[in-house]
Amino acid sequence: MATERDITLSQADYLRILIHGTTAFELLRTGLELELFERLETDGGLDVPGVATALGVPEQPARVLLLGLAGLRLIELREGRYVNTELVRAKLLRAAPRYLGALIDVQDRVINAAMGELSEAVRKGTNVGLRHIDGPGSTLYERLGAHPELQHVFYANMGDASRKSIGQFLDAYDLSDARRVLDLGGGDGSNSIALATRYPGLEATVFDQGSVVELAAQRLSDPDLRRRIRFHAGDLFTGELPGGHDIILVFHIFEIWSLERNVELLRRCRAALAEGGRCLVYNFVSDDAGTGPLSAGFLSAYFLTLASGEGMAYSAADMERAVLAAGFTRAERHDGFGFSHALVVGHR
Ligand SMILES: C[S@@+](CC[C@H](N)C(=O)[O-])C[C@H]1O[C@@H](n2cnc3c(N)ncnc32)[C@H](O)[C@@H]1O
Repeated sequence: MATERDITLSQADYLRILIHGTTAFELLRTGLELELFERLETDGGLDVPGVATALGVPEQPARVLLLGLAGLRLIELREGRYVNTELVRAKLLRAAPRYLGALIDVQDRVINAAMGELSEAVRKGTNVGLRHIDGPGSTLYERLGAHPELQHVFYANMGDASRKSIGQFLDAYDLSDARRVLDLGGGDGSNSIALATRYPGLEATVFDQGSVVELAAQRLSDPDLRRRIRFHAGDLFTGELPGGHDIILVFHIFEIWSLERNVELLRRCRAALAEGGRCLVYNFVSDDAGTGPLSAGFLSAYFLTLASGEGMAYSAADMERAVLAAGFTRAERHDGFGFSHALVVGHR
């Protein structure tokens, strides 16, 4: 059902946004890069000459930019001055509660060039888009190790998404009896930090590639968290998974790999857990029918074309089947999360 916050488009305009998607994205990104939205907010709205002066650009291109952004319904004209819409105030101002700058940055700097290779990736069934980022390895994660600046851009967005998803996880799933958590492919440590902060008795080990655990370790300044969060550099498939943990987190990892490789990884998790241990698989999902949501469709194309060439946003039903195929005695499915997430818990 449409709400006041929904934007209604004609089919023709919907198609225009699809076809001119690159232009739409660049209008938005340019608005951010030139700090147009920030200036409109602090100045309480501006006319064309005012925007040109504030941004230090000629009047004609300022007019072009304003026209494009108004067409996209990001700004609107009120009493002769352009002002931000509610959508911009909620998501595109730096001080906004859910500022999307990190997502727009990673799309721009890491993802978009590679996505031009989607058709070839579909034909070949592999991540041909990775040729846009040079370096060793066959996944984006390995290649980013050779590009510290891009790696930083990637984890700024990943951490942002994970801080949102871990919040709703902690509200829904009780881990008060957990003692030692292994955070597989733990990235910048956002999930372990949130868990250790919520549960003062909990210890966590962030397991990831060497360059990533270094980055994660640098984020820890609190002495108590530094004592309770450890780091382990290793490979998910060839390295030994450290034992002695009662919980293993597989957070935003299942999307990366084929279902076969996921079963292999989950078998390794099962072997590393003691009797009674739990493996928590939590990530972006598609619906069981394979019809959406939109975010799952976009993410899946990214995993195919760039990230790994073999994963996608699977359904929660796929996750359940993989957990059981890996030998866990019971798979407990939790739906109803926001942000297109689901959780499947494998009980050892
Ligand atoms: C999508 S990120 C998820 C990060 C974190 N779990 C989160 O939810 O924010 C995937 C992580 O898996 C790590 N990774 C990918 N392949 C790996 C491998 N073969 N061995 C170790 N870590 C790997 C990457 O370095 C990256 O940090």
